[in-house]
Amino acid sequence: MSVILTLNAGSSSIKFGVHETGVEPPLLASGQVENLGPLARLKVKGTPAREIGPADHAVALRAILHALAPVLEGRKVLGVGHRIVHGGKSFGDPVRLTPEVIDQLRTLEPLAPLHQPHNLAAVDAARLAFPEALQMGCFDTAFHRGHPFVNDAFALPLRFYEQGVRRYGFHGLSYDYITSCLRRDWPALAKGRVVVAHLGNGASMCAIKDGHSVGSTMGFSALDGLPMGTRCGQLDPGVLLYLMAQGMGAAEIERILYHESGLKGLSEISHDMRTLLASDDPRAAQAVEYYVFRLRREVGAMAAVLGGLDGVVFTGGIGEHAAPIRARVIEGMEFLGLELDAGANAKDATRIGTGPVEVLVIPTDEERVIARAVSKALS
Ligand SMILES: Nc1ncnc2c1ncn2[C@@H]1O[C@H](COP(=O)(O)OP(=O)(O)O)[C@@H](O)[C@H]1O
Ligand SMILES: CC(=O)OP(=O)(O)O
Ligand SMILES: [Mg+2]
Repeated sequence: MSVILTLNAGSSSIKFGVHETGVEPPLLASGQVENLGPLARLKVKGTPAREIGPADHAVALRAILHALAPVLEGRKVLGVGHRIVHGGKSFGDPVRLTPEVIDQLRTLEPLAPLHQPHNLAAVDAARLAFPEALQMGCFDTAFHRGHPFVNDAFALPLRFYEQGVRRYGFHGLSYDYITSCLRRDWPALAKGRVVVAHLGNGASMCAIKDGHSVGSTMGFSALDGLPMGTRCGQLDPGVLLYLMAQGMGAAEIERILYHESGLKGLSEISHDMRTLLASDDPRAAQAVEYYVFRLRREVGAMAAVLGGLDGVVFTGGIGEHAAPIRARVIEGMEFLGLELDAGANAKDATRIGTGPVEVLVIPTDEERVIARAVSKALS
């Protein structure tokens, strides 16, 4: 039997799937290595999670290929689909990853240092492991390509826009998946005005109107907008000037903004929402309060971009599992038509709102969007 392998290298995890080929490719195996760092865990769906010790993206990928060996035994991998975080100006639809395309994508590494190098390392590893397979790249920026100029530009001299200094927006595979779920299960809502909050280790919010992105909190890089596990989110550019005037170089500033900020930076405890919610340290509480405050602010902004609201969808690790965060985002938002069903929320139910505006929790599945694209390319 022939199969498709999907690889989704995020900032804190590598998620994977083995799919059959077909229009809606059935899933044979899936899982992730999560918590990349000193205490990484391998979870293969249907088996208990296992600590694999210190693991970066490369170690995690080897562990995944090893764990998948029994599943792939006697099956031919026809295609490997990769999440590629940055497609820049030139890439939108899924593309075949030829050496020329890979070279072009490498030039975007400085724009997404937490992702792009790992995405492309996975491509290299997959080409070695499955030399005959079709390698396809699916872009996190694609879903936002059609968003309007006002959400695409910065108010810098226009020549920078021409050079590609734009608000690309990310988490597009996730927004694509959520949009496909809405079309299938909530067709009226799918035609309406929806804010999707993708809250994982990285986090963004997208304003979606009739299935299309019209606004996103993330911009040129995956730093802007909401605060994240270790990333700062929206920042006054004057802060960067101040750091530079203090003598800091680009590499040091990059380390602070990508690795030492966000929940981790504010709490000085952890990037992980689970740890912060379980902590009684006031710094943890303060970091969570900041996180919630910024989320609420952006829900308001996205509702304004949409000219009203028909639904809010929570997804990503925090969006799917952190009931207290969802509650604190929705509480007191009756003025927007949002009311929480506390019981349903505590159970991570799909439908957690009781007000006129639908509030949903939908687990995302970026791998499925990738598998669909590879399957389509193969047929
Ligand atoms: N049960 C939970 N409660 C609160 N937060 C959680 C829970 N499970 C996962 N998370 C959060 O989700 C994050 C991982 O989200 P995920 O979307 O898988 O990450 P990635 O950005 O790497 O794709 C973790 O860092 C943690 O903060
Ligand atoms: C773009 C981005 O931040 O991705 P992730 O949430 O997977 O780190
Ligand atoms: Mg992710």
